[in-house]
Parts: sequence; structure tokens; C-alpha cells
Amino acid sequence: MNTCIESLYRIAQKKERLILGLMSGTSLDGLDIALCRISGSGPSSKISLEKFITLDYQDDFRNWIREIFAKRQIDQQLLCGINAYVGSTHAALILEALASWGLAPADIDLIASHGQTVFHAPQSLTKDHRLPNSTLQIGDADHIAVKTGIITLSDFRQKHIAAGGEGAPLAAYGDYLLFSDPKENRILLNIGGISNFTFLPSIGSEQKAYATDLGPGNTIMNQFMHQHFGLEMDKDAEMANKGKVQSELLDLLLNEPFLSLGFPKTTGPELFNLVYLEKKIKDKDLEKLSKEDIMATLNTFSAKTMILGIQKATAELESFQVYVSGGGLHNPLLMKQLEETFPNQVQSFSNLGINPDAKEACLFAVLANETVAGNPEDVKNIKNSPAVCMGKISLPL
Ligand SMILES: Nc1ncnc2c1ncn2[C@@H]1O[C@H](COP(=O)(O)OP(=O)(O)OP(=O)(O)O)[C@@H](O)[C@H]1O
Ligand SMILES: CC(=O)N[C@H]1[C@@H]2OC[C@@H](O2)[C@@H](O)[C@@H]1O[C@H](C)C(=O)O
Repeated sequence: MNTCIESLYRIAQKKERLILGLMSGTSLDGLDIALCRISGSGPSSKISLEKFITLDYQDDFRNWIREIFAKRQIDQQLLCGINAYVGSTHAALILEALASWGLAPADIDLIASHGQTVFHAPQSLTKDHRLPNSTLQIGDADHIAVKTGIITLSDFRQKHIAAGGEGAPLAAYGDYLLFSDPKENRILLNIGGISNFTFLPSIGSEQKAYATDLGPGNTIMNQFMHQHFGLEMDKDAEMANKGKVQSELLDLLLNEPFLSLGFPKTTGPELFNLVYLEKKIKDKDLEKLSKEDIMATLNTFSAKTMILGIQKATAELESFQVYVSGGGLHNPLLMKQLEETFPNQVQSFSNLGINPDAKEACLFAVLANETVAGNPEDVKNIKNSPAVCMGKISLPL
């Protein structure tokens, strides 16, 4: 038998597994690396986040990805090269993280790599019904497996699409297995480049769990700050706090059919981007607005799309709690608007025992755990989410 297959079989039989979850998101800030100790599988899964680090990308790496990110026309040769380059770069960052933790590759059972989304194209977003739903994450996992010597699972979203889904969001699977509560209705809100939440009705409820994208989390704000100030973000909402929300622009931004679609749904920076903003500004000759006013309005746009989504999902509920993860948790103006709308109902995801910044990387570790040791039957009650395991397996030898 192939020794790697033998290793995989042994790992699948272990009572617990040490899995490195990797996430590189739409904000392109860096590679999230979460060392997760996972025991059991399915609803009996227990996860302990042993270590977590985000290793920042170099500017040239980030700028290369930006040349192909969410664009219709790109340089094919660049895409081809960057796919391998992201894989080998992620491998180097993994080895750097392990060394800083005093761990050897041999200590790790599996890597679960999300990769880097460069284009997300469900029919609901492209409106092009000639082609099936599709999505593309790069960072080839064979490069990761060979360079780290660790069996690597990757490309999770393709299976979701192959089995009838739109490839995102996938958070429902991990959230449902780990964070469902016998008494509390929960909204697990992730404010990344794109905001999304998982709705977890209390266990035993007739309602089904599901995950849905909501709209722009940080992505348009980040793009605006990068274009006008060369900065990666509006840190601590400093720029937005200097401005005033322009209601005419806000109404234009909110006038988008995606925002009225039912749940679950998926989107990306393919829709919510600077072109989206500039078109709304041009439509009403709002070019005169100050950059501070535009940032204040963009911040409120992101907050409103999340608030409206949460209100829609919880209209029939007597009580619920919102647990916030993702980088937007650190945006004080976004959080202020959420807390004012849902008093005493908004808290950090850290209160569920996991570092909020590590949540998405942990999700992929859980998906890999389910693939090697789980049973798709355990996730058949998640709304509009195929009951399948996900991820391709790359062997080091
Ligand atoms: N102190 C802060 N002030 C304002 N915004 C912040 C702060 N810290 C982080 N952010 C925002 O969070 C972003 C990073 O969040 P995160 O890592 O969740 O994004 P991501 O992983 O790319 O998201 P996605 O879920 O789309 O993949 C930053 O780009 C920035 O917009
Ligand atoms: C195509 C893609 O990468 N989508 C991401 C993105 O980032 C947030 C939101 O849009 C979510 O749909 C998804 O990631 C999370 C981890 C998910 O699949 O649940």
C-alpha cells in the first residue's frame, strides 16, 4: 500500500487529530494559520485552538494577487504562475509558523488549506446561465504537501458546487457541528471582506441552520482606502469617524437587488467593489463628497446590510445572541452600529471559546476532519447545503 495512504488511514482512525487550518481571505491581509486539536467528528467534534498566527503578506505578493483578483480580464500566464507561487508561499509560511511554535511537520496530521479566492461566479452573481455555478481558489495544495511533507486537503468549495451548492458560504458546516446550543438561538456573524452569518436555531427547534452572505463587510472600505490613501484599511474607523453619512449615497448603495434576495445567498467583491461605488456616485453627481463623508457612508452601508440581514433572520425569534468574528470586529464604528441596534445581544465570538480572528481557519480544519473521519449524514439538516464531505487530498510523496 502507498505509505501516504497508509498514513491517511491511520490518521482517520485516531481519536484526535492535529490539523493546521489555513485561511487567506478577500482582504488579502495575510495567511491565517490555526493549529487545531480536533477530537471526534460530527456533532461530537471537540476543537481546541492550540496556536494561531496571521503571517502578513509582502506588498509584492498582495499586488500580484490584486492583478487577477475578481477581474474579468486577466493575464492567463500570471494566473498560472501565481497558482503555484501562492502554494509554495503558503508552504513557506506554514514552515515558518511551525518553527516559531517549536513544532516539526511530522507533529501535524493534516493541513486544511482554503487557498485564495480569485473569482467567485455562482449564476446568481454572474446572471450567466450558460455556465454552471463556479468558484476559483488558487494556491495549489500539491505544492503545500510536497514542501511541508504533510497530507493536505484543499479546494473545499468545488465539492459543494458539484453537489448542488454555490460554493459559499461553508461556515454553516463547522458552526452547526461546534456551536449549536440547546437553548440559545445564535447568529454567528463574520465581518470579513464580505460579511456573512450562520443562523443556528436552538437545538430541537423546527427551524434549520443555514449560512448566508450579507454584503460588503470590509471590502469596499478597504478598496477605497487603498485607492485614495495607499492604506490597507480605515484603521479604527478613523477616517469614517471624521465624516458624515450622506443619506442620498447610502440609499443608492442600498438599492441593489442582491440585498433583497432571500437566504441563503452568496456574493463577492465581483459585485461589491469600487466600480459599484463609483457608479452610484456618478448616478447622482456626488463627486463633490469628501473622502471622509464617503468612508462614513461606506461604513454605515456595511453596517446596514448586516443589520437588515440579522433583522430578517430573527424576525420570528423571541431572543437571540449575535457573536461577531472576522476583522470587522475590530472596527469600532461598525460594532457601535450593531450594538446600538441590538442592545445586549452583540458579543465577541471569543465568548464561544475561539479567537474570533481564527474562526475561518478553524472552519477548514473542521471540514478536513469531517472528510477523513466524519459522516455526511451529520450535516444533512443544514438548509440548502449539500450533505457531503469536501476537499481534495494532496499526498506529499
Ligand atoms: N483595527 C481595525 N480597524 C478597522 N478595520 C479593521 C481593523 N482590524 C482589522 N480590520 C478589518 O478587517 C480586515 C481583515 O479581516 P479578515 O481577516 O476577517 O478579512 P478576510 O479574512 O479577508 O475576510 P473574508 O472573510 O472575506 O475572507 C482588514 O482588512 C480590515 O478591513
Ligand atoms: C468564495 C469565497 O471565498 N467566499 C468567502 C468570502 O468571505 C466571506 C464570505 O465571502 C464567505 O461566503 C466565504 O468564506 C467563508 C469562510 C465561508 O465560506 O463561510
